[in-house]
Amino acid sequence: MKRIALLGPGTFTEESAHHFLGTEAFEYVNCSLIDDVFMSTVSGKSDYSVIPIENTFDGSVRLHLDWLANEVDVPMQAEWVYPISISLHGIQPLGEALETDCRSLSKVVSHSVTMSQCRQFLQRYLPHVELEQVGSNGEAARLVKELGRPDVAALSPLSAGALYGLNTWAQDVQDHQNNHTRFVLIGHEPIQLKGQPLAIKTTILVTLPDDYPGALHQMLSAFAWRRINLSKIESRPTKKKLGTYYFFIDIEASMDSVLLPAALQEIEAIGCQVRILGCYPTYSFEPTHPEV
Ligand SMILES: O=C(O)C(=O)C[C@]1(C(=O)O)C=C[C@@H](O)C=C1
Repeated sequence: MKRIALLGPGTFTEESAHHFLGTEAFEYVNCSLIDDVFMSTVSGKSDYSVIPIENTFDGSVRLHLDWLANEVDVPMQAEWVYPISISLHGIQPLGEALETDCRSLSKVVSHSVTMSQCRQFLQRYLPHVELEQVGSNGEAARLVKELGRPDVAALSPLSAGALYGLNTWAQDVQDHQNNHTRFVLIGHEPIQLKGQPLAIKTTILVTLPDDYPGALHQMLSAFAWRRINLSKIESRPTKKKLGTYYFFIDIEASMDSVLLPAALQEIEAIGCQVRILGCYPTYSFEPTHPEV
């Protein structure tokens, strides 16, 4: 049975992996820190790792992009997009009303990304509380259960509340309803997910030559004149020298096409360094998709 490392249990990552991969065909390896998720596949403890890389409102999870660029050399094998619905969980049942009960809280625990997705909610109901960041939302719910304090609550998925027997005080507390996170599955072998992929994408990492004026323009035109669509381009520091960058580029084309390898050859010819991070199917959430 293939092993899949992820942040869990009780996380959005876990919910999304169960949706797209199911619970029967794989063994899940729970980690409480994202570093351990990455290292699990690097060290061979797992066959795949699930990495959240982008959120509708927060944009890229830059730390995770940097891991993919600098720390690991494991290709992306699949990508999925999953809706993020955040709930507030406490030890006791909600008493009178959310507003009144929130006044009795002194601390809220959650993942930093989740807190930044609930800014308006926190400002409106919980401006007085201490915010404590932990490695995952599942860990937040576990901590609230372990502490057993009525004045501490967690922002976490519904699944985490159920897992740790917490009471749900409010659902869908994220600032924007159209909240989605994009996850990638990294591993050394291709993998079959449930359902039909929407498309095949390729992600590359490009370093421009520093002695070539207009290199960025020329690189982009290698895709443009072939009418190859780029769905994302993001620069990150190489961390080698101030002012030098990698470009993460998501391309709506497969390496099996004729045009994409030709475009990559063209940009290499002007001195760009190109690393292919993966060529993989992309899946989107279907609410009607049967849950397992
Ligand atoms: O802690 C979790 O529940 C996670 O799955 C991690 C994570 C992230 O790192 O972005 C995943 C999706 C949500 O956007 C918030 C947190």
